[in-house]
Amino acid sequence: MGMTLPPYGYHSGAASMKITEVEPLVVATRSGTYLLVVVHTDEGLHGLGEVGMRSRPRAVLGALADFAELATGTQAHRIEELSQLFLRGGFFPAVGDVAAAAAAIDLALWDLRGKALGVPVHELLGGAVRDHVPAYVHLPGHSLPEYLDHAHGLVERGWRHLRIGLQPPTDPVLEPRATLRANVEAFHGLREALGDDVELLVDVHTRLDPAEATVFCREIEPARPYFVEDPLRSESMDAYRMLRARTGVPLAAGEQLTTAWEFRPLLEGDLVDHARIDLANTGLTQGRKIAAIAEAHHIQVTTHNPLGPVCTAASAHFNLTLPNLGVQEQTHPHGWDDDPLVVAGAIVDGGSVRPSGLPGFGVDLDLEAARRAATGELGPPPRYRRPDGSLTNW
Ligand SMILES: O=C(O)[C@@H](O)[C@H](O)[C@H](O)CO
Ligand SMILES: [Mg+2]
Repeated sequence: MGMTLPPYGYHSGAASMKITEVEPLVVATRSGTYLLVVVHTDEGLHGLGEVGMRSRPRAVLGALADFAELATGTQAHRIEELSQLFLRGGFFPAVGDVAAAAAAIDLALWDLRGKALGVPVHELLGGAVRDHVPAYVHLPGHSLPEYLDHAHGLVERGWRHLRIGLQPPTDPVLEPRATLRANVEAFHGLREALGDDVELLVDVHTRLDPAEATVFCREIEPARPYFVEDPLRSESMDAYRMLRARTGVPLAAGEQLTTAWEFRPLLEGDLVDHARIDLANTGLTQGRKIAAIAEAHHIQVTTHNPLGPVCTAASAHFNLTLPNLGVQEQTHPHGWDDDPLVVAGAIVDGGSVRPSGLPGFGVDLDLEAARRAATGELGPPPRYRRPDGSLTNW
């Protein structure tokens, strides 16, 4: 028809760019040790991803090597197709640690896509619906005085969402009655000391049995928790139906799940109020789908992120765009400003997180220094036992 298309500025190189290498990097930063993934391309651009499940690092590294074989030589922009290939290309479904390895590569591909096109990732997701992402911080410690030591300063600096973890007062022995009493008391103590202008959250960390979890939820309900996280183990999500019937506290779960198929019963059953999507376990391709199912159920997405600079930045982009955002977990209230390994990253400040404004996730590492700081080691998890010596959930 003789019509000339306007110059859209589409960088054709972005379409042909091929993946050349998937490099895992266990990096010790000032705030902790993280399992990162660098996806390299034939155009010299690299994308960054992160793995959230680190309990079995060698299983994850093995899965990364398997996926690297599938990814190497393919076009980096075919993100959806690669996601399908990773999760459904092996006959046996990819779940858990294996899916978390796929998630890290998926994140790196979104980062690469943004970098190749010169836009921040949230622009690829439909654009921001908010100016910044509200965040919660985790209070370290085991008792009310320790929590308050940290809480007052954080509230002064603008943090409005504070979380504690359910801790046994007799660490490493977890006696359920004593643990219940101490934590119910600490939760009420926090509410009394901090007043009604802050939101209080608690992570039970699957440490209780259903009957104990019920008592815990009912007894802290008058102190109006923002949510009670992981009150039950995740292997049988149906158990949440029972807990729901017995308590009115908002419930949160999902950090142990990876794909939309795993999240489906939790969301379709309206079993929680907050879906704890961890992008470093789901990837962004699955994460968006999970968030959309949650939206259809009026369930909020409260992203899990006790992780490093990559998951923090990825979460900030995702959360900027979600209509149904709760609040972003931000375990490190200072970000990585003072960390020489992190040359650019999300801005963490006074109860909120913002992406840096650079293309992709807007996060970058001094890769040479990160390789020199690579440890290959992730610390062992803490483990609790009941007084009779039997293992409890950590
Ligand atoms: O919600 C959280 O941040 C915690 O459940 C962590 O994922 C867990 O302690 C492993 O680091
Ligand atoms: Mg948790």
